[in-house]
Amino acid sequence: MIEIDDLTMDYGSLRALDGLTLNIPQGEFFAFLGPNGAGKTTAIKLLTGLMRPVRGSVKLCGYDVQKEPLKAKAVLGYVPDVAVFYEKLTALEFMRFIADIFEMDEAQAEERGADLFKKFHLDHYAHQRIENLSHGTRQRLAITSALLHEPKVFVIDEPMVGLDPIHARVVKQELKERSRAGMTILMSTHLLNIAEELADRIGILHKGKLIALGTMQELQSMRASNGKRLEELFLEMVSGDSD
Ligand SMILES: Nc1ncnc2c1ncn2[C@@H]1O[C@H](COP(=O)(O)OP(=O)(O)OP(=O)(O)O)[C@@H](O)[C@H]1O
Repeated sequence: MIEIDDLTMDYGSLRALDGLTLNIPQGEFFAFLGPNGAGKTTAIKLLTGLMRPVRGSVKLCGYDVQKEPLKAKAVLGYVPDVAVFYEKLTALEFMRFIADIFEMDEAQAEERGADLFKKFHLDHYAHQRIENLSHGTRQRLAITSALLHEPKVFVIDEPMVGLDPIHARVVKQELKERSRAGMTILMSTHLLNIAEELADRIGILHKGKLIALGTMQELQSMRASNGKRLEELFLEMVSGDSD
């Protein structure tokens, strides 16, 4: 469902992503785990077609994001780390705008939108301008608007940022359910516990390289080349001791 081949990105002389190759099958909940600056957002921007790699390719449901961008984007739901809205629109107007972009049937869009607003506790904010919404409410609106067209592939950058525990649970439950129903999910997180709780498989990114890949159980039992357990190594990376 997500096929990433030799994906590489440079910012000037910095190699931010180095030869990432990865296949994420349909219905898998996959997490990129890595400390700040590891290359997670760079990988996500490349695989959603927002940036062009210096090398490599990405296919979503068989569509190359560079060669067939419209087809690839039609199957994709994407929630960036900082969502961008038309601030003067109300939450409901924004949902209708998204439905138009995806050329959705109006009645179906209204029905799905109403269902999502209920699930994500957004009813109360439907007629409020987005510029007046709190960070957590905006994050929930970003997620609902990305789910509206029922994408086959869902990519979300740091999903829990800004959410209180109640809404974090709502988001986790919804994503888990959709993944079980066949949606392929790729999320990025720097939080080990979020990856552990949600992901079927985890890829650890460090300094632009995929240094480990497997289920949480597999990662915990693996040892890095220096003999350290990966969990221990990851915690060191996050605390900045790994250089
Ligand atoms: N537009 C840019 N120009 C130059 N360097 C960049 C740019 N975007 C990211 N970088 C650098 O590329 C590297 C990878 O950044 P990236 O944002 O992909 O990491 P990340 O894993 O998402 O980090 P975080 O958890 O902090 O969001 C970092 O060293 C970052 O400083």
